[in-house]
Amino acid sequence: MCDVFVAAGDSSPIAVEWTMSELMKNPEKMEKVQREVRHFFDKRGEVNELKYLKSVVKETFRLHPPAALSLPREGPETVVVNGYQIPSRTRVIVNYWAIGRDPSHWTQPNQFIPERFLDTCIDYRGFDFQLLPFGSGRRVCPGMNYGTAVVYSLLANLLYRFNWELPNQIKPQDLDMSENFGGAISRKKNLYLIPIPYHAP
Ligand code: HEM
Repeated sequence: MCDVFVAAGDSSPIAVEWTMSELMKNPEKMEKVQREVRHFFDKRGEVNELKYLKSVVKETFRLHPPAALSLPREGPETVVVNGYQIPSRTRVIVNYWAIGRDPSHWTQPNQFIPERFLDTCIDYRGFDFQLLPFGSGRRVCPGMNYGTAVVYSLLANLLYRFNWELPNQIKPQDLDMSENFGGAISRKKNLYLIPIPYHAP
């Protein structure tokens, strides 16, 4: 049980904070996702229909996987992967952060472009190896469904109920996106935003 609490940590809030950061940095994407969220909730749509919001979340997981590295794995047999021989019992740690920014899989890998997910079925559930924020295989994150439900419901509420502004006349392009180094990759500096309540017309 203790392992579950440690692993659950604050991954979902970290993902929400990165998503809001990327949206503040890209006001046109913020406008687009808020238009979608408000349209669906005002018309009492299904959360499943929030296609752009889902792409925004995938793109955030690609650029900012809250857990950058896999848990260590050890193979029982010697294997060759991409020409590299990995002897049996070697401990292997996979860098999910680097995979998400690998230019051989992603065009403009360091740019926040949620649209790249609109016309593909690439997902983060562990079957598409270029996007592994929850890992893959036997040790895939067991909290994935709960974690993503928290991320979606927090974001949908924040985006529906408020418009957001940066304090102290900070310009979107100047928003600091430095990362903390550690088990969970959070923002180095907290994100401070001014909420402005939205009232449905
Ligand atoms: C956005 C939220 C979350 C992210 C991005 C995330 C990500 C990850 C990653 C990358 C791993 C390592 C998988 C691997 O080594 O391949 C992991 C493992 C794990 N996660 Fe999560 N996680 C999240 C939320 C949660 C939640 C909410 C729980 C529990 C309620 C949880 C419980 C666990 C546990 C127990 C493991 C260890 C699994 C094992 O060793 O077999 N996670 N998670």
